[in-house]
Amino acid sequence: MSDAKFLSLEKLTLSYGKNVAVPEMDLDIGKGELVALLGPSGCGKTTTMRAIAGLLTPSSGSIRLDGVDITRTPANKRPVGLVFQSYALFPHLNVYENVAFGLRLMGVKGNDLDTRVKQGLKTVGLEKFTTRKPAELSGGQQQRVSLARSMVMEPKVLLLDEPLSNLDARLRLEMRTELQRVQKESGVTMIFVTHDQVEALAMADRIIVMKDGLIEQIGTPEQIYNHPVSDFVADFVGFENVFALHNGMLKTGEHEIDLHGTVPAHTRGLAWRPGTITLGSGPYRGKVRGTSFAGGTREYLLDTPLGQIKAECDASLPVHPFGGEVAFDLNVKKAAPLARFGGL
Ligand SMILES: Nc1ncnc2c1ncn2[C@@H]1O[C@H](COP(=O)(O)OP(=O)(O)OP(=O)(O)O)[C@@H](O)[C@H]1O
Repeated sequence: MSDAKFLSLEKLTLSYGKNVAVPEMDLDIGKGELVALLGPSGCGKTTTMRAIAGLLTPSSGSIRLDGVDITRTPANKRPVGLVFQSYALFPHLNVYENVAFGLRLMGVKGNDLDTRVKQGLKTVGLEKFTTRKPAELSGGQQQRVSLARSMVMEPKVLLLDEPLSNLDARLRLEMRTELQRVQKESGVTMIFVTHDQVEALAMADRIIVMKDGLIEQIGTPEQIYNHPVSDFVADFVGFENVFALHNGMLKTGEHEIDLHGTVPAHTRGLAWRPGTITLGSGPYRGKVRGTSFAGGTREYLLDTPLGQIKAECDASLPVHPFGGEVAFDLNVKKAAPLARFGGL
């Protein structure tokens, strides 16, 4: 077993009755990686996590962890931790007892128990809160208790289901950094589920983008952000202007225009972020149908022969007035070439 295949899913098929939610998934996760499972609602993220945790029996395929086949190992015998979205803390137990709970079940006691619980609480920065009940903690602190409770069990893999979704915006930012710190310091392999691309890009070493039960793309945040392989991923990571390319024509629905410039062979589509569209010069014409000031930049919505286009330029540049015509360019060199489009 190499470290790159620390957790390995092979041809894993996951079904609910006759409905296949995840068909034949192949996936390798390295030791010590922080991985995000990213995708829209219903794409199979939770189903995949449940299978790794042992809460769902695969219809076929296998799961190996640290060289051991755990496909049929019961959930409570797997060295896999699970942190729920809802934290699932015991309300009547204080912080210390919540963290000690699983260890006590395993028969850990005395000094050993005390040392491990205190170490767990220290890891998440909650040493001073041992006697508080969950209701006396903020959402972020409850999340930390939940994390400590899983970490003290020393799992080989820790799964986190939408770990930040119940937190307000400020706490979410704080917990992003905190989760990363705990993961890097402990070296525990972690997989977290999210439908928030910003969260995945900010935290993960590697992102797995899922769509309809299939892996659409795997890559580092930089690869996913800069080099999406398909229109689906490009849309998901905020390209906003995503067009099919067919016989040298850019297309959206009924609309099409000539593309100026050459693209790599087998390009099925092109995607531009709003900031990479040139406004004020270029071979194309559009009509300004919306403009909004966004601090350092100004955003434009244009009606064009290619449908609606979103552009963004420096706010210090002269404003293109609402209703007026404006020239624009779609610079091929600034576009992301898409190898797949519309599922093809
Ligand atoms: N208990 C179930 N019984 C039947 N079908 C289910 C069940 N749970 C999930 N599904 C179906 O399996 C597919 C994948 O669902 P899953 O919950 O894994 O998606 P998800 O990506 O985690 O979505 P979300 O972000 O909304 O949690 C969906 O089509 C869903 O309807």
